[in-house]
Amino acid sequence: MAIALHPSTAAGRDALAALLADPAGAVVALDYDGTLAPIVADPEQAHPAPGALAALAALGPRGAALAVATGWPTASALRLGGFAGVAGLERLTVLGHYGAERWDAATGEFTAPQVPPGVAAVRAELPALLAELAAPAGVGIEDKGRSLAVHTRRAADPQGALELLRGPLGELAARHGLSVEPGRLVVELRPGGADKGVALTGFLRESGARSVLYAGDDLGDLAAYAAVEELRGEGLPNPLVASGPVTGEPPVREVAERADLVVPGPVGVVELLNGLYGALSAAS
Ligand SMILES: O=P(O)(O)OC[C@H]1O[C@H](O[C@H]2O[C@H](CO)[C@@H](O)[C@H](O)[C@H]2O)[C@H](O)[C@@H](O)[C@@H]1O
Repeated sequence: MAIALHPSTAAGRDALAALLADPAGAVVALDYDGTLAPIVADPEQAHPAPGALAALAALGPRGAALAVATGWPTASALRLGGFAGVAGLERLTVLGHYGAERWDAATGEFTAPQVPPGVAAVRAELPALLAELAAPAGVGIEDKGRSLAVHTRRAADPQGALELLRGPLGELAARHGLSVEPGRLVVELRPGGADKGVALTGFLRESGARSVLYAGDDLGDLAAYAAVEELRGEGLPNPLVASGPVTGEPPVREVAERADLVVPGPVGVVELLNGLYGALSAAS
């Protein structure tokens, strides 16, 4: 068994063994940025790590249903990830916009709720607010359609810029009935109500999952962690994987501490997926 397949917790080891013993009932669910795709300065260049798509596609025919749970709009995740039409990904579901949106490869069906008016109001006010705050050069707005994200990764002092903007962005979101989604050098103002945990739980129940492996790297993944931890209490085995940062940033402590297995970034995730494939192939 590959090194990547050794959870550090007893619960994680048991859960992984249960998953490998029953691949037809397994779900492999992954975050996108920082997990399937390396963190890069330009979000538009966030493509899957080398081998990631092939590793995921190899698991499909082994029985596992697959899900990508991401903060990206579903259309962006499909474009950047290249998931559509890939052999082996016929049972992939993308839970986009933190689960507010959904796309199923099996049917091509896409669902998304209406965008609340607060998003347009934030879109209109955000540039003036950043100007008023003298947001440093490099701070950028990502318009995600049903949310607005403010990125600081390309500022000279990314963390300092984040601290400067966090409070006022929170106030702007609150004024227009939106929630704040913190992330890796990003603050996102988005409609509340959806999170990766709610979306994943619905997907798991509906697909009759008997185990789930979830891998994530950021605060937005904690809802998914919490959801699968709760399902663990109901008897659904689920090894939790943290994709540790390889960009020099500190790890997101809550994610790393709650994981059964920490792997070194997307490259480690690819190794993990290949390890799963190897173990499932050996067992069949
Ligand atoms: O839920 P995820 O799949 O992890 O997506 C969350 C957000 O990720 C993106 O931002 C992050 O990745 C960028 C590209 O590597 C990076 O430049 C940025 O600093 C990170 O915060 C994305 O831009 C957001 O829309 C996603 O919601």
